[in-house]
Amino acid sequence: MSALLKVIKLVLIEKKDIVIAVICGFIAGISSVGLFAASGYLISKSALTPPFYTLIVLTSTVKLLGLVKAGAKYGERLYSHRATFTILSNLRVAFFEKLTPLVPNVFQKYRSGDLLARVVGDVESLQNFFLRVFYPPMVLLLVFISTIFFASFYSMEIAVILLIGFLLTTVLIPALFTLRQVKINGKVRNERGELSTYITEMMFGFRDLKLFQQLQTKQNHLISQSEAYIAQQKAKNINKISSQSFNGFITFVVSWFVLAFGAYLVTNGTLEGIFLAMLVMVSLTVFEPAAPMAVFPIYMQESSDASKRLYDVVEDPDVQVNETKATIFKLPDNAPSLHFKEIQFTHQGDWRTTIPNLSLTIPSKSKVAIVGASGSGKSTLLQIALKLLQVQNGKVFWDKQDTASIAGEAIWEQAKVVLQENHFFYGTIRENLKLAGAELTDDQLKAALTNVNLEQFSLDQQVLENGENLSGGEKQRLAIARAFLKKGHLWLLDEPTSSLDALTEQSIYQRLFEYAKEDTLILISHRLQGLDRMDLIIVMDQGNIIEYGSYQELLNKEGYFFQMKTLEESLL
Ligand SMILES: Nc1ncnc2c1ncn2[C@@H]1O[C@H](COP(=O)(O)OP(=O)(O)OP(=O)(O)O)[C@@H](O)[C@H]1O
Repeated sequence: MSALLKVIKLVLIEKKDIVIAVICGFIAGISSVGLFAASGYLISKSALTPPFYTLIVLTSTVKLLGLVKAGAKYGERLYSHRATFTILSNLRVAFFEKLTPLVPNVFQKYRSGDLLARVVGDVESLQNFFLRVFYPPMVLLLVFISTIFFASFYSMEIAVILLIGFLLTTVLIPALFTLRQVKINGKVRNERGELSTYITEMMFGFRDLKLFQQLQTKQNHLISQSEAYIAQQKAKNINKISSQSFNGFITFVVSWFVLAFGAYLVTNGTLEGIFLAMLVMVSLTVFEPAAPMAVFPIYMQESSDASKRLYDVVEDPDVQVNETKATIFKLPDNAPSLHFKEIQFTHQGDWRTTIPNLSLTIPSKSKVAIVGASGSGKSTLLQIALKLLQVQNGKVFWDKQDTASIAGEAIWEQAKVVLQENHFFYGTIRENLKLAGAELTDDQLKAALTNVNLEQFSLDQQVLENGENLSGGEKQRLAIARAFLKKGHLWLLDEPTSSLDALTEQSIYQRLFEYAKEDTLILISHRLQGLDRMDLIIVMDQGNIIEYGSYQELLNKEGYFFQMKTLEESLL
């Protein structure tokens, strides 16, 4: 419920449209009741051959009320739908703003398909919250109170029948059907989440599934998952329609009661006969806005569950980033020094400590290589430097500033990063390179392509989703080109050339080191060839620094690095 309160807070931002929608809804509802009341009265009156002007006044009133009803209904629809779309977009933005700081933690607990189902499906289902839960009861209550008040002038008994009908159709029947719906709703949401998760996983792993000939099995599972979802949706809709139909039936019964009881009151002289048709017509129309109330609790439950699912993710304690409030939003435009002071880090949900206790200083403008066995924590260290991961203990300093007080954006602005996996978007080479800066000119982009031996690429060349039409080496070179173009003076390179041949690798490194002469550079590398140009080499094992020094110092030491180097040479 508390999650729904947060949604209500967001809904209330659109106060103006809400108030106009409620007022228009009330005018439409009450003019509809008035229209039918006047027609009922007109029918009875004309049977008594009244003066001509009475008929003229009555028919004009009926026409006028018809016009008012149509106009007000239009206004209600316009403002309520406008408010709904704005509310939905506010919701999406608010959810995204809360979700983005939780990356990458959130991906360690929630699968992307599930998150997609929440962002799309759950936010979408909240459109019913405003349209069917929030404002219709206000309109209904206003119309009913006014109508019952009006009816009580003619007959208290008929006013009581209308009140009973109101309670039956807005409280009792919806409550009965909701009990069934609660069970179905939970299942629909779960099936939708499962289906969406399954589809995304299949999309990502399509090629591997095909190669391992598991596509058919997965497809069969997907179809049965989809059928389960459809079956739950069907059950949900049948329950909804049954509830609405039953509610409609009850409103009809109430009108019969009004007619029968009204006739009895006329025969015993308590009610003037001329008002009977009017009251029956009133009873037929006043329940019109009550019909949607049959599904009110269903949508209420759905909205409450959807908001809970949304806030469950963004408020999940397991994915929270315990960040101290940043006070620095801009870093000086120079090559920084980095200092890791007794840092400790464990990946979420991992039983092993990734980095038990590490201290390291990387001086400004130095060129540092990190080497070591696979899984020794090299990439983790890089992500900590980028503030993509938060250390559990210890501190990281950017020059003399504790990175805890530096905003992530300020660090990313200064960093030229090439990770092991780099993402490429559907579009052109130009668009993908311009990720490094929207202001970059074609000449600058072409120069960057030349720097990575990709001068044959045209800037207009199409890049498919995930860079599907690029080779592994081309992707790496494009990523390096992006780093060349990016502003900043800290290079963080995580095996940037692992897919390149030795010749291309050396020529790119040559240009890169020339270009980065005045910058700080950290390079993670499995290949040891060419590391003699580095100022410092760090050797890591199981999250610890086991050796460090210059290339020559490490070779002279004849330790771990020396063994790695000897092994590499024997394989060449
Ligand atoms: N997202 C994650 N969740 C849990 N554990 C992780 C995660 N990412 C990495 N690890 C674990 O942390 C340890 C260090 O991983 P890391 O990627 O930093 O190693 P690495 O030295 O860069 O390896 P490689 O040379 O293979 O890239 C590994 O044991 C790995 O299994």
